[in-house]
Amino acid sequence: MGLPRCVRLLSVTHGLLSAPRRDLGVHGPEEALPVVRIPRALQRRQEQRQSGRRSSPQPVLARPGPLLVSARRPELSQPARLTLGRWERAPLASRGWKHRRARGDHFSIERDQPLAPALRNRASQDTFANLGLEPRVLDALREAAPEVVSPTTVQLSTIPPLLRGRHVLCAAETGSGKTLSYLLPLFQRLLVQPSLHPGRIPAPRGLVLVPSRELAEQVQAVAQPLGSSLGLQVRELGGGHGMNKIQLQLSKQPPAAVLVATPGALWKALKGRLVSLEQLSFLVLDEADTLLDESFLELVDYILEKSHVAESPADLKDAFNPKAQLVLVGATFPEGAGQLLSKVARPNAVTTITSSRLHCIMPHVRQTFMRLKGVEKVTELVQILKQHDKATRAGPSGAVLVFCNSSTTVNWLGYILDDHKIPHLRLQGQMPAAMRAGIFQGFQKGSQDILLCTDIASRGLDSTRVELVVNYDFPFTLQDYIHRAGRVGRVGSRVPGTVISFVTHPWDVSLVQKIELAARRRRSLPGLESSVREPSPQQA
Ligand SMILES: Nc1ncnc2c1ncn2[C@@H]1O[C@H](COP(=O)(O)OP(=O)(O)OP(=O)(O)O)[C@@H](O)[C@H]1O
Repeated sequence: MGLPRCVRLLSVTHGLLSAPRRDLGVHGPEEALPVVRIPRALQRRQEQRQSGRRSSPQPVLARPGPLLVSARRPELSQPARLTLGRWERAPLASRGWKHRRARGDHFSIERDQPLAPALRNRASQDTFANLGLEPRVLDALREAAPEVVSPTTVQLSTIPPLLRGRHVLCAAETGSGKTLSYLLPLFQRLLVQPSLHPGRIPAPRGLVLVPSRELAEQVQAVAQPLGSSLGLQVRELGGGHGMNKIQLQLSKQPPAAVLVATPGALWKALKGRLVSLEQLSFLVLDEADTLLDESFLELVDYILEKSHVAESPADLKDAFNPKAQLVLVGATFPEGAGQLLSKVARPNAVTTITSSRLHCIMPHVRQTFMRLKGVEKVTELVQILKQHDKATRAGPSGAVLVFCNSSTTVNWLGYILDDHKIPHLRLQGQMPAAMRAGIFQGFQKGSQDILLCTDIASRGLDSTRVELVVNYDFPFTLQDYIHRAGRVGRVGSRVPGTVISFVTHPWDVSLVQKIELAARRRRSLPGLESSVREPSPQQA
């Protein structure tokens, strides 16, 4: 018989369809049972009604397998094999988090790949020697950093144009090896450029400008061993010191061939005629977005004015009238960075390098977001730190960075950790310069396993032994989130990294929702995606 079973079932139950229905155009021997096709959904609803169950939407359970987003409510998890379309909307795990009833909820962006993006897609022929570096520089690198064997993707794309004398704007994710990307070409340039007769005041030939004295200490620590193998002195000039200390630092013998300085200290030294930039051949602005920020812009403008930046690579060839090659480096870039560069150099002399993962959520670091009440944060933190301490006793594990939004919170939280007998270091901007000196370097070397800090430790500081970042206070901006999270999962990291963020305020939730959506779409964070242009072919 050609009749669907459903029709007959319904006909029997209700007697509605049992009469011959000539109007339906059904004839012949089956006239008593007309063919009526009932949509399956209608049929299911009818069956549910009969069995007395209420119809309710079924949760869409994620199929087993690796997840990209794992939520407390499994129906909000997203499998790793799925990527949300650019304009597609999805129910976010953090949706509704502005409501206080969401407290206690949590979700994680899972580790999607084991390796840092800067270590992927490299070919066996990608070696430092093939990039055009001189044997002397290669030997110095081998001696100073034996663990650095083959270049990262950012080093592969930055070193060749710098060796060709081009100005470079390099925007690449945190921990991708940007420091060596500019230091190796800097040393090579100083080796090939003959040094002029020393003048009355110190005149470094290489200058690396950084926004904090911790970063100055760090870059100096990387550059110094390279420089000493090449017979080039590297000195650091950090802020927070008076003129006497600056003078003492600059008058040390032998004079600095390369100076690593903060803008404030260098500005004072220039104003006091303690240093000259007349002989500068290579100028780097590391963490350029911070240096171009309003708080530094006036100082940086003054330093650029004194630096004689070359207009084009041809200008660099005059050995007796040195001009500076310019490099801007950063992991986040505001719009207008390119404009600043074009104020001092011709746009066609600039190569822009951006990594494909710029401004994206790091795919190799697990990032957990916990919606908490403000008063629950301390208990949660203490628990996390005690668990970490237990894990450390059980076997080798890494260090922890805890970020707060203010110096006051760092101090206050420090007293609470003291009460719980949790040993730690503190680093915040209101500490006197003498007290601040060496804290981060000590932490890097393993003097303590926990560092409570403000954002002064979030930019540029290399923290390869850190395995956990806790955002005790959620950062105010997405840029700050990128930099804080970037303290783990670095190229040289010994341990896989995790980030845990406490989310308490409605404005925190707005940022978390943007982060979650970007992760589900595997795209860059909103508002940051267009800030640096992709290099155009004629620039390369
Ligand atoms: N080619 C390489 N091979 C192995 N390790 C490397 C290589 N290049 C750099 N590293 C290591 O990677 C770590 C991160 O490098 P670096 O501090 O230069 O990153 P970055 O991109 O400047 O980060 P940030 O944006 O946070 O400033 C360092 O410990 C460095 O020694």
